[in-house]
Amino acid sequence: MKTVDEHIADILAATRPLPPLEVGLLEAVHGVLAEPVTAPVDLPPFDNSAMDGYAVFSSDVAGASETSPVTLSVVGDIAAGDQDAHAIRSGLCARIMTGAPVPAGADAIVPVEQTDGGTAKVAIRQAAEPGRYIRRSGEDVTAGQTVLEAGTRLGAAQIGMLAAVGRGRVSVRPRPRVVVLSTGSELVEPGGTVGPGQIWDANGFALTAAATEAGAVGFRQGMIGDDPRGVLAAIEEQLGFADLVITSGGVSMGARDVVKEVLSGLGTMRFEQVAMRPGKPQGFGLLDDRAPVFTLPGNPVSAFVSFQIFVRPALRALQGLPPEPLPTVAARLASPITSPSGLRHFLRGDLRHRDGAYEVTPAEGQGSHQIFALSASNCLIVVGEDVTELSEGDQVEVLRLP
Ligand SMILES: Nc1nc2c(c(=O)[nH]1)N[C@H]1C(S)=C(S)[C@@H](COP(=O)(O)OP(=O)(O)OC[C@H]3O[C@@H](n4cnc5c(N)ncnc54)[C@H](O)[C@@H]3O)O[C@H]1N2
Ligand code: MOO
Ligand SMILES: [Mg+2]
Repeated sequence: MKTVDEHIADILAATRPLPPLEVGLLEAVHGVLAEPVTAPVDLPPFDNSAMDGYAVFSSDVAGASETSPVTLSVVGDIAAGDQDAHAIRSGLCARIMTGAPVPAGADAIVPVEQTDGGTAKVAIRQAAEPGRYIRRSGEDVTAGQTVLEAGTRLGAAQIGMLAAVGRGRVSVRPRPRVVVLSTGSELVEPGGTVGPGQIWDANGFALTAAATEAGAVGFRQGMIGDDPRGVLAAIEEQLGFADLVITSGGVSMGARDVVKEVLSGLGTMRFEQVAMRPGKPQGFGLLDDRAPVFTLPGNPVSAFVSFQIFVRPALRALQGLPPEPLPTVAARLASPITSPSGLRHFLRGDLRHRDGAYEVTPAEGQGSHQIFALSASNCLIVVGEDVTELSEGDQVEVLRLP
């Protein structure tokens, strides 16, 4: 059997980054920047006030206090966005708003709370040292500075950074479009009625949601019966559109496991047993030289775990990012577990922080059909291939689920 790590290595070797696209900023959310971005100007672009108050000569107010205020004449108001150049001289001040340009001559701002708030004349009740409450031009970013490197995933803060340096469009590797197809003649659309032998399609929803959680754009393209021609046509139909295709079901040894039957020998598709539980039967490859196709096992927990272990790294590779495991912590095992020899075991569990350390309780019901136990879990407990027994109190590696 192939190891988990060998399968991941094959997936990464076959997955090429998507070509960059130039898009508007809000289309770039969760994209990965494909170019470095430099600031064309300083940020702040000009010295400006950090407070609503009065722009003063600090030397004029050096002796000001509650008991002996200093009175200054107010020459006028300066608001954020004012385009006129203002200037003051000693003995005068200007009322100024947060974000407004500091007038020439002034070297400090006195907040309005430390004054009587006057409009023609103002009593200043506190001294201000030079530079007080002035946000200096260039103190955040200097013109020419690289503010975002190529390869940065664009979250809200980075999108704000791009806008703040005046960028309207950027080159990104976009969020991959992931198409999810469920196979199985037993499947019924949730909301509909199940007849004898039928079940509702859980995988289509879980895998599409998992793709979205992983930063991709998930498209659930419905259910296909176990009919070889229908399965092949449905997958081929998506190839022009999808950046990555996921199917679930039909990859084991059954007489109706048609996914494996129709895709075997096409493109680089390979169907293998991977030494893991759950998720042993796996199919992966390229049908069109572009979009990776993952044929995941049908049991809902197997499909979900396979996504987290194999599809996630591929989604990162499509955006040109290095693989990164789910956040991993070491935890104390709250109850003993047994594990099959030779398989990497991903048990579902509940991770808690208790008395300054992590503790993990394996879920009741570790069958690969037991989606309830999965839904009540927040992590996967990883048990190595050569470990068969663990006791309460042992340290284990835990992958936190998103
Ligand atoms: N003789 C053997 N049988 C099986 C083996 C084996 O090695 N030898 N492996 C078992 C393992 S492990 C797994 S995992 C499953 C994989 O099954 P398939 O990928 O072939 O999937 P199906 O047969 O289509 O379905 C399996 C199971 O999952 C349910 N299912 C399928 N799709 C969905 C869905 N969208 N939503 C909810 N549930 C779904 C399906 O009804 C079956 O119960 O094979 C074992 N058998
Ligand atoms: O590999 Mo199957 O996923 O154990 O149930
Ligand atoms: Mg089967």
